[in-house]
Amino acid sequence: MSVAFASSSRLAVRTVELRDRRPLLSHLPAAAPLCWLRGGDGLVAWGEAARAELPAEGDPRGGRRFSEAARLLRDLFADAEVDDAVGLPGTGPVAFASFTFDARSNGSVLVVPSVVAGRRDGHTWLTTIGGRGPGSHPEALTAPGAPLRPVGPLTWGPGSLSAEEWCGAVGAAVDRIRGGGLDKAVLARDAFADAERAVDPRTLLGRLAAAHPECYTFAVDGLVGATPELLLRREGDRVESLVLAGTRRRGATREEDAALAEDLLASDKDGEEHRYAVESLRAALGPLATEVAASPEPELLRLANVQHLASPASAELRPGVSTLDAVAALHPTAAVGGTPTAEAVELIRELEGMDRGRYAGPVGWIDAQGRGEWAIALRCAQVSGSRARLFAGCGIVAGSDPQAELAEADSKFRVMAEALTDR
Ligand SMILES: C=C(O[C@@H]1C=C(C(=O)O)C=C[C@H]1O)C(=O)O
Repeated sequence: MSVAFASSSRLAVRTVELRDRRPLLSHLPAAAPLCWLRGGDGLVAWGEAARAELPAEGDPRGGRRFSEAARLLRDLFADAEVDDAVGLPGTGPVAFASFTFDARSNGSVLVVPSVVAGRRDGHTWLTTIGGRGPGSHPEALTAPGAPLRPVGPLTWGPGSLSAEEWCGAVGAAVDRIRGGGLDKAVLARDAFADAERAVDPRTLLGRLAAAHPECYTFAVDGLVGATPELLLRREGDRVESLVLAGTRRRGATREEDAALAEDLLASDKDGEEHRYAVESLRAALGPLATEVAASPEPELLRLANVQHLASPASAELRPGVSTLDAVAALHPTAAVGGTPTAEAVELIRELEGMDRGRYAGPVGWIDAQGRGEWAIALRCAQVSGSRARLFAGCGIVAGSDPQAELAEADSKFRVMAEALTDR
């Protein structure tokens, strides 16, 4: 694989502090927005100073798409002329990327935007990234964006597998697990929504950020979502992660909600599913880090539509380990692949009946110091023109029941289904 940026001229990068207090999303233009937001902080960006598409890999275990991305960015950022008056994570040059779940899929993409607006700890900034000479300027930010468009009426269509076929796939996975071939596999399904005209991704981003402030609301190259699952946050050599696995829906009343939470915390099946995910994180980060710390028992994470078992983890990376090396080592975690990884990925290819694309792959941003945030692209949809393809998956273990997994997938679909619905 040999890939290059579509534009490889030397970058001139300038970051200035802004007094602007408007929500970051209000700056975004409608065309190809890039976004990473949590609770009002984060980055929104647009334009393309450089772009690379990383093709499918021959080796099913994969990893080259991450190392190629790291190489491209190292070269581009090393050569950039940077004037950064702010000096926070995410200032100076940054790239957004979204990688496919499966190494064998095409579509991994790396974008260095031409304008970035960011906010963190009460500081707001604007970065322009471009060739030398006059070009993009802070004025870019003050230009009024086109008004948000509602989505309009939707027609829902079936996914690659019908509900019945998908339940059959879950049953087949359970049989395979009981037969001893593997411990856990995550099976996903898709669904299609067609609007009458092109969907405005900013409309979805605004609704997602408002409804899910504790999640990472993201958009990269048409993949739009709000994911709770932090794969890796890096500052200096310290990395943090949040392992999620084990799910119940939210209850309609306080009592029902508490009963569902109690059931989740007491469930052997969910505890097992969760343990595999924590173990996969430890095993992946172990060789790259001096110490990996994870909470001994999972906590309860309550989101708008679902509640999860959650384990925060942290580690100190060894010298010389790049952020994308760590992302590559972690992906796919048992929360989206399974245990053991290779057998689970093989079973997913065999049973799921679709290409996941960038769903369940790493999505995030990185700056020139290697600081950045990467999440697993869940609770998301691939938006192209007037069509949205939604994804949702569930961890399958020996004790899984297909109907219960179908209901769980439905509650995960709801995040994007609600974002697509005008009220
Ligand atoms: C696969 C998804 O979610 C993952 C699977 C979970 C589970 O099986 O309990 C929980 C959180 C995520 O790690 C998804 O949202 O599509």
